[in-house]
Amino acid sequence: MPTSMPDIANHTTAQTEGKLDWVGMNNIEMPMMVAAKGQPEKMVSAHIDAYVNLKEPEAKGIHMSRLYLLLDDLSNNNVLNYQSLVSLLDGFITSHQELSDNAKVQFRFEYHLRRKSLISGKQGWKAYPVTLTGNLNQGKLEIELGIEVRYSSTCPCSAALARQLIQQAFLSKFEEQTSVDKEAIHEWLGSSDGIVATPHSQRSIAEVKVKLNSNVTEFPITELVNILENTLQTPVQAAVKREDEQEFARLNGQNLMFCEDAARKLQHAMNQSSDFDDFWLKVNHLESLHAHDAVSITTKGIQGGYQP
Ligand SMILES: Nc1nc2c(ncn2[C@@H]2O[C@H](COP(=O)(O)OP(=O)(O)OP(=O)(O)O)[C@@H](O)[C@H]2O)c(=O)[nH]1
Repeated sequence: MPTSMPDIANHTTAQTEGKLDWVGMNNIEMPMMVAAKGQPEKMVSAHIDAYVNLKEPEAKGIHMSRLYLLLDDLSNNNVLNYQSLVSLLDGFITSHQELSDNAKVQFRFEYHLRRKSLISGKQGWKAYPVTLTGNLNQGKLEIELGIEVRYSSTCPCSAALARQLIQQAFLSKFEEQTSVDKEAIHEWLGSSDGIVATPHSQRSIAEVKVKLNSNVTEFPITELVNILENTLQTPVQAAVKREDEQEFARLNGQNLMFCEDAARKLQHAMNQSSDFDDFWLKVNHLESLHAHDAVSITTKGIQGGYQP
């Protein structure tokens, strides 16, 4: 006589009663086909966190396999887009009817985009760390897109100090001369004796999270990357020929920035976009002058919105 298997989650009650804000699984690894605005569908390797709340204080536990199987179905039979993310959250709650009324899920993955070179017309791949997070709390839906963009930041203070040294070198080199010998100056400027000092610059990271507003129907990953990179002006490059590298040097010279400058430029740009109800951003300059980083954090600053 086959005996039925014990079902702890269904047939026993909590050792200690209590409601729980979130119960679920972290770092589930699954391939996902991601559909984003203006891009072909792309397969990514995602790490996923999936949760529901446990609103019944005496219930023993949630049914984790149900959350997992809903994710597995999305992975095998659907693409991850705005609508399927919303449906997944609904499914989490429906599969825990009597236990839960809130659900959240986060997908973390590297998203590859083709990016053009500055001058040469070449193209190359760049990988962007992306997070897609869905929250369904008491029927209120929030979809968040997070992205990291890497760029070069050149210190304005260091640039001013370097210019002063170049001026001093110029005076000591040409102090005897009464007339301007343009050829000699041109040659001197092209030598390492001319540019005797260079400002410090470093690879930097802009980490941005946005709340998508309700009229957004597709994940605006490329749009957000373009806003951030066009605002910063000095994103790290993919394919680089010498003409690209020279243009990159000009852009760095013309876009000197403290971490405060980078944060304010991004803050201004994010406030111009109608796709985002709220934003949180952090710029991190991995200083080549110091062993520590220069950091600035800011938000849109709306009531009940992201906290810095
Ligand atoms: N809720 C909960 N389940 C856990 C935990 N650790 C392991 N599990 C296991 O998660 C497994 C899946 O639970 P369920 O989804 O309820 O599995 P099931 O009873 O076969 O599926 P249903 O028939 O849909 O309820 C069970 O074998 C649990 O023992 C935990 O910390 N909490």
